[in-house]
Amino acid sequence: MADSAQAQKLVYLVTGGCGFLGEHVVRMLLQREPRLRELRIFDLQLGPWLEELKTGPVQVIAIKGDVTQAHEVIAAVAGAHVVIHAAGLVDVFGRASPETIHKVNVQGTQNVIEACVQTGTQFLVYTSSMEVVGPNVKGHPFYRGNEDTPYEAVHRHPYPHSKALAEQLVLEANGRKVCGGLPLVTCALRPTGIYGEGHQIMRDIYYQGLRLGGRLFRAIPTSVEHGRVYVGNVAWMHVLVARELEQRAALMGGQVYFCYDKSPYKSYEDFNMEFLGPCGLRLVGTRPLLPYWLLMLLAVLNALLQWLLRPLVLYAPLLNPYTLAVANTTFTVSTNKAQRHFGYEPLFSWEDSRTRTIRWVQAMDGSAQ
Ligand SMILES: NC(=O)C1=CN([C@@H]2O[C@H](COP(=O)(O)OP(=O)(O)OC[C@H]3O[C@@H](n4cnc5c(N)ncnc54)[C@H](O)[C@@H]3O)[C@@H](O)[C@H]2O)C=CC1
Ligand SMILES: CC(C)CCC[C@@H](C)[C@H]1CC[C@H]2[C@@H]3[C@H](O)CC4=CC(=O)CC[C@]4(C)[C@H]3CC[C@]12C
Repeated sequence: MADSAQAQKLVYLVTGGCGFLGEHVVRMLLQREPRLRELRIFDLQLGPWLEELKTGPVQVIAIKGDVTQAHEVIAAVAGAHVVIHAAGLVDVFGRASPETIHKVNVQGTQNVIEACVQTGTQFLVYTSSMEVVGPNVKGHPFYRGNEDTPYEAVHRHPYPHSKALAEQLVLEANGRKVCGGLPLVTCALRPTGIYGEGHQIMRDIYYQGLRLGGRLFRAIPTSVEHGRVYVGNVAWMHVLVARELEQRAALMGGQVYFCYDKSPYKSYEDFNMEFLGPCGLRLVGTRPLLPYWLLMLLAVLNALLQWLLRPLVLYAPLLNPYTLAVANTTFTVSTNKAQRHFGYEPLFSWEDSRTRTIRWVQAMDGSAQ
């Protein structure tokens, strides 16, 4: 008992800890980080599920705050050993303005870095994205690439642009002296498309399928592969990186790691059917029902409608020119850098990840469409 009390000495802060990924990171830390004494969860919106965590041996502190407010970030970071910065505005549908996306994702990240420097927090893990690399606007495939694969990254959309700028800030901050004189150690994790329990887009697509009488209509050729990774494995990677950053600072500091696991390479739609199929949905067509040019026309019309309706109502459908381009361009990773640098192995097999995700979809209320 005395030993475990002594071992429990670390204070972690997870920004965005109430989001889809953040919740999994929080739960994973509580399950798999025995050195944890205090866990701070910082988010704009706090989830009611946090209450149940407050009764365990680790002190869980929920902080309602905004990463764009430097003073709030400093107060949350002060005294933390490790910061996992997962907060972000994930918007590729035109819900938020480019300025807001920049403010949250870039200025928010700068605030986190400065807070670490000012308060003497030495370890910072940033949740980046595959989108900092691509797909690019030219539709170049990134096929089974790794962290060193050359690729022409061109960002025209505010979300990937903001993630790329933020990642650069984090990597450049590696080695800066924090208060007390020690060096800041940073690294960035780049998940591909995350799936699993709590995934909002999967939920939306499921309800869309129910509304269409249990059918979805194929829009993307089966040959276009899209990288996906299970949320539990992404969370596990965050926990491992945070744990190993101190011991392996020279190796890991300033590095980027794609998040990967054993999820199969498939098109975005075929992959979703791994979960939606067993829940009663059917993907109609072995080929896209509409030609690409027509889909692009619809996507452009959606963008136009969004612009026209903006003064009256927010119109933000899944299909727009950017989402179509991403879904329609092969982007898959094949790497073992995380295994080589910090011993990462996926915690969940593909079968587990699939089963867990199916159970989650099955538990959704079919009438809540
Ligand atoms: N969902 C995906 O497929 C992928 C996500 N990512 C990255 O993972 C991170 C988490 O994403 P998700 O969990 O999917 O999104 P999410 O939207 O579910 O979670 C983001 C969390 O950040 C919080 N947040 C937003 N603005 C904030 C602010 N100003 N101050 C404090 N908290 C704020 C939100 O309230 C939310 O709880 C993001 O940084 C995202 O860029 C990276 C690759 C893929
Ligand atoms: C109706 C269309 C033809 C299909 C729509 C699917 C799209 C909504 C999604 C296809 C690819 C997704 C993106 C991809 O997984 C990479 C991402 C990484 C992130 O960091 C954030 C989310 C996203 C941009 C993700 C968003 C939905 C898609 C565009």
